[in-house]
Amino acid sequence: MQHDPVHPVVVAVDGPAGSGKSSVSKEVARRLGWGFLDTGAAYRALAWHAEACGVDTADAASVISCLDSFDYRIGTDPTGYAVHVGSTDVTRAIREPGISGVVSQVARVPEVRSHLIELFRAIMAAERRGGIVVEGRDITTVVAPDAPARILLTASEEVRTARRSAELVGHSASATGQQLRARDAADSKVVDFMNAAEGVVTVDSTDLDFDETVEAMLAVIRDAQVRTG
Ligand SMILES: Nc1ncnc2c1ncn2[C@@H]1O[C@H](COP(=O)(O)OP(=O)(O)O)[C@@H](O)[C@H]1O
Ligand SMILES: Nc1ccn([C@@H]2O[C@H](COP(=O)(O)OP(=O)(O)O)[C@@H](O)[C@H]2O)c(=O)n1
Repeated sequence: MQHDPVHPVVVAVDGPAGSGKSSVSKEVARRLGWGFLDTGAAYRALAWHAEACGVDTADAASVISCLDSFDYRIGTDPTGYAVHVGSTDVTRAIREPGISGVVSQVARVPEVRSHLIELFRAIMAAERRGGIVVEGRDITTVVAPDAPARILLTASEEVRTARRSAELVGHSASATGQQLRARDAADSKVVDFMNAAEGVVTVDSTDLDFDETVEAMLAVIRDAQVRTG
């Protein structure tokens, strides 16, 4: 798994909402000096764009009609990246519960998935650091099934809800939990991110603190480095 200046090492990370994919992957990338790609941000930004265009996110044809005008940009610097749609910085807006509540409708459309997967692969190929940690729902299985290190990051539903609730000040814990369960249920119909595919290593963070989870992920990457040289 040596650094090839043309092909960065890819670490693929999948898992359900609130399992720690984004925060843990970002820290792992930071420690390795690698890039980081949050793929969920693109689905969220497309949901934001569709709403900004006045489109009904429940209507697949209308969502598809927004793809041409979806001018999406995201950085891969784990120490600070912004998400833009056109000239608008949507980094914060896409985390709002209003977007979380409709993003699965956008993500279930096959044309949306193939469009965004192409975009992710282009971002991965353009990475100039030694590697890139890519996280989402279908990275280990669809986006980068050949990645040398593939990880399913899980945690119990209770712990995931508590983590997400702690972030969303001013929103009730029960509403947050309900939304998280509904989104996982909707997303699970499109891709399986609850069960590890063959060759994918599960890291269960239920009883691990943040640093222990980072260490567990780094251990999987080191093992993969030993295996692949
Ligand atoms: N192992 C852990 N222990 C405690 N808190 C964690 C752990 N992993 C992640 N977190 C926290 O949980 C919250 C949700 O994590 P996040 O990375 O957004 O999850 P995801 O991207 O899977 O939805 C964040 O506030 C993060 O700091
Ligand atoms: N690779 C991916 C990443 C996200 N998604 C969709 O995008 C949504 C938001 O993803 P996210 O990673 O930001 O969600 P959290 O787990 O961080 O809450 C998910 O609920 C899925 O509907 C997807 O379908 N495939």
